[in-house]
Amino acid sequence: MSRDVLEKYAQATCEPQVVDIGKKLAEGLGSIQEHIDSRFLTILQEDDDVGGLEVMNKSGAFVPVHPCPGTPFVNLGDFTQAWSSGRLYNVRHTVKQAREAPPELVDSDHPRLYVPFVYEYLRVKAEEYRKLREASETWGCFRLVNYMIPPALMSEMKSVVRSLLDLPMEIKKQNKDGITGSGYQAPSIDNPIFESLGFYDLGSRQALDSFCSQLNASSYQREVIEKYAQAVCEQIVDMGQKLAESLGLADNDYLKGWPCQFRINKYTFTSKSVGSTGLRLHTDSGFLALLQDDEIVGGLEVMDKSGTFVAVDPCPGTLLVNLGDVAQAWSNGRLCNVKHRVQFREARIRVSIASFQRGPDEGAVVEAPPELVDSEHPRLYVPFTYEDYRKLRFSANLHAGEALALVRTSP
Ligand SMILES: O=C(O)CCC(=O)C(=O)O
Ligand SMILES: [Fe+2]
Repeated sequence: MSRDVLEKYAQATCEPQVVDIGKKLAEGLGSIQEHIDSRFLTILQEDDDVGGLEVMNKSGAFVPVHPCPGTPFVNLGDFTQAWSSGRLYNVRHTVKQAREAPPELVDSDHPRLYVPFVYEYLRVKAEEYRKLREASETWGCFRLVNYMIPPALMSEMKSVVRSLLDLPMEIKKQNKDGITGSGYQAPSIDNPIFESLGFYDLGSRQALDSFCSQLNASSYQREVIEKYAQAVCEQIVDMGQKLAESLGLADNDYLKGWPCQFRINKYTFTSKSVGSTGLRLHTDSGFLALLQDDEIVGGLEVMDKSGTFVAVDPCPGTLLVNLGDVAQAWSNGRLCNVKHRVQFREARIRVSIASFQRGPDEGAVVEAPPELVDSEHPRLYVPFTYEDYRKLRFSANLHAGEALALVRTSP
């Protein structure tokens, strides 16, 4: 309908727009202020469930427009009023947060019919985004308390991982992987208490099968690893969408399909090594890492912006998210990478499970989306492929985020 009218009379173009009130609140914009659209007309497909739209009638009172699924809503704007020489009328409207019915309207004959779910929903969502943004800008890491991986699966996976890391050395050595830094890393002269197993990529059925076969995993172990891999991949996609939304990106498919590397770490802390470093200070090179740390043995430390180390103590039932170098470059410097290390605190074995979302695959570049670049936020990093960046970090021996300076745009 809009196209017909526009083509016939106004020869104008359409400008589709999606308004996410939750996001607007997260950006501190509150509800949508009263206004009249400046354009010819707006066709609005309202939220099917969440109301809030109100239009002003001629006597100046706002009247709610309740959701009515399957019926687009048309608002006429300033242009229409001018073009029709005042015959058609522009409508003042607003989007308000739904509120509870005032107490005067609730009594025994008229019990409360609706709970203020809209307001609560928006408030919770806005608060979630605000916290996410604050943590990712200030620390580059945060703990997830509500997530998609069932607690029972997390503990089953921890036991499976412990038994794989306890396998005889000859079997662990069979874990070979195509990419550098993956596959079995045996204890070395430099770091005799650290070893890890792993593979790339976590979302590939074939890669998972070959990891399990290399380690002679039982069918039970295989099943647990498969379920865990699937849940982690879903969680990572969800996390990426939330991070993108917290940055105000309406199209949050940017990070979809970025593959994950999987690694399980074992630190055999002894009384002699207490106080020394188990995993050197580094940033993760990719976008983010989802870490199931040891529920009992601490040691992980993150560095704050002043250069002070802060211990990240175990917090069973939560997952840790660490943002890496790719997150910093992709977000044009809005998200920050976190420097971290593992220190020996006590003579015990520490086991962690890390899933690293790297960057785009197959030669695609890491590049800030256009929405994050403007005259106040000029592009900070030249586009690069994840693989080139990883090699650069390695060849320059820069492991704690310093290599980002080598991909900065010139001032
Ligand atoms: O073991 C941990 O808690 C941290 C592991 C880590 O930072 C890594 O593997 O990159
Ligand atoms: Fe790390």
